[in-house]
Amino acid sequence: MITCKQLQKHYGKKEILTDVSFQIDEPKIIGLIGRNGVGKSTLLKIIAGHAKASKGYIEVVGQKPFQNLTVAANVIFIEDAMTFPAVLTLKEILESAKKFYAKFATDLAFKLLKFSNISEKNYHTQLSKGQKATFNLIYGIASRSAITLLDEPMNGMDEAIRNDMYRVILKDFIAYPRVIIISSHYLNEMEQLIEDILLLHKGKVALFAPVEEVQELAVKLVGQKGNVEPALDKYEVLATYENGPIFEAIVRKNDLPLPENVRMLSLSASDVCQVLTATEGGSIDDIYRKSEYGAEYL
Ligand SMILES: Nc1ncnc2c1ncn2[C@@H]1O[C@H](COP(=O)(O)OP(=O)(O)OP(=O)(O)O)[C@@H](O)[C@H]1O
Repeated sequence: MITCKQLQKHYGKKEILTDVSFQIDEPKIIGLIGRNGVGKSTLLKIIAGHAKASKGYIEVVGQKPFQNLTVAANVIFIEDAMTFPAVLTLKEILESAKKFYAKFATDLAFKLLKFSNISEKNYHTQLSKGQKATFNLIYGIASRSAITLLDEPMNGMDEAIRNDMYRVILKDFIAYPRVIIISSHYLNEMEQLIEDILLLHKGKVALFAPVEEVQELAVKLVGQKGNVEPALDKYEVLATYENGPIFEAIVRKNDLPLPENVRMLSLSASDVCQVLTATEGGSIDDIYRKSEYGAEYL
């Protein structure tokens, strides 16, 4: 359904995606994760055919996606900047959606809109940020497109509606399996929803694996500095933190016996992704440790 091989994208001299390769060939919900500015939206736009890759190979539903009609008929791309004709009410937008998306679930869309307390008499431009995001997501899910790309769909929604919308995505996916890629900074909230994590880092795919595998990649060792530090040469250390006498190290998991007086804590997939994509300058702790303010904060 989607194949990318050594995909590259640059804007002028600025290289964004340098070597992106992955393949998706069965229906699943995938979380597209990565730090701000890493190129998540750019990648989604290329898959949707809205932007052209600079180099490399990409195939979506068997076609090169850029401005391709077959791809357009099979893919929906939901983003903040999405617009609808200003003269149409939400009711009219939903009633006309079947013209563009043959499988559009119009009844379901009206029910979800009502449930979300958004009047169908509104115009899209009149909606608040969270209402706009909710409407766009309802539209995207109701389209039942074979490939549904959701770019930070929960931005602006309050926690309650986010939880409802995660359920909508899951229930609709179970009833109508398709490829759903969700870019998001709320990985903690999505861990129950998504099957795989596609982690972008420094222009490449750092990881493409099931959530459970990502969770298992690293652990946190906690204890007195004198107990934890000597044990670290047996591990690949990903990050360390010091809070007074307590020393914490995030390390790649291995099967060696746990050092004495050191506790091992499991991590969420979100923690693992954060540490794998940490900036080279170290952690915030390092800034305070090294700066003139260090003494006050240690
Ligand atoms: N049309 C454009 N022209 C020039 N640079 C662009 C353009 N679109 C995006 N960029 C740059 O490409 C980089 C990746 O942007 P993109 O929006 O894809 O990142 P992202 O991972 O979705 O970020 P975020 O998580 O902050 O939304 C950024 O540095 C951005 O400034």
